[in-house]
Amino acid sequence: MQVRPVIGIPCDVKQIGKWDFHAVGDKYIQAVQKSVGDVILLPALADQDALQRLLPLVDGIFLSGSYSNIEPCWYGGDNAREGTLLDKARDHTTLPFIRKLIDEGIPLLGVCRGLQEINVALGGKLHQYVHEIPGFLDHREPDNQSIEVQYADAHPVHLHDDSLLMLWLATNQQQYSVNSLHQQGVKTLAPGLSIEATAPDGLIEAFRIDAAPLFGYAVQWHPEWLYGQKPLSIAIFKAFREACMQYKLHKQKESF
Ligand SMILES: N[C@@H](CCC(=O)O)C(=O)O
Ligand SMILES: NCCCC(=O)O
Repeated sequence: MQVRPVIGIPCDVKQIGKWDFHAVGDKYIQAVQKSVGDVILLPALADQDALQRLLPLVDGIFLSGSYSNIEPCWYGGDNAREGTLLDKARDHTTLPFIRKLIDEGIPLLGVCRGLQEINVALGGKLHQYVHEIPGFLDHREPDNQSIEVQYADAHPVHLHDDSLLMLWLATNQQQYSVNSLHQQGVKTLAPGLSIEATAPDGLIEAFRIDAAPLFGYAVQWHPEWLYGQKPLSIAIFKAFREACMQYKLHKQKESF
């Protein structure tokens, strides 16, 4: 039987009717299951003891994107405007968990909200409405358009000279187009994070976690979309998979 890493994905909590549901978007599950390893969904119970007990089961953690925003109190931001979609359960699950993951050396990949969570968890701050700031692009997806239009490439990103991504791509091409479906973005980068890519307006689009021994990476765009076709997605998920396999083998050696 093929040996595959196990990848934990913390859930969002969404209200459907009278009830709360713990859920992860299918496109994340498909991309991780097909490109990285076997997915297990982690309920957003905000129970750090339970997460600690589950950690031995996983070889990597994937923080997905979400329509919800991180509650601004986590980074000293102004109160969220009336009607902002928040997900306090997810905040209380992932934000305290992230530093633990890095300390334990567990490979960690964040996408969009996941990037924002890593930045906030390590002490960074967010712009809540990037499109309202003079000089910044509007990074939101176009309203009332098909999914294909909304997840289409929207702007270039510039890979930094020392970026891991250029290493993974094994190329000296530094400009790529990515999709863009977010209204928030990095305002101050947390200590211990290094910029990997930026948008034309200077907004940080990817960073690496310096202290992560095997893999700590996050992107503001959505690599799960057409994950098997986009060179950036293929490179990111391949590097994540290899790191998770390395972590799995390391754990097996330690346990004998
Ligand atoms: N809701 C956050 C994250 C978006 C996402 O994860 O797709 C934002 O708009 O910036
Ligand atoms: N910014 C909305 C996109 C959410 C998602 O693709 O999960």
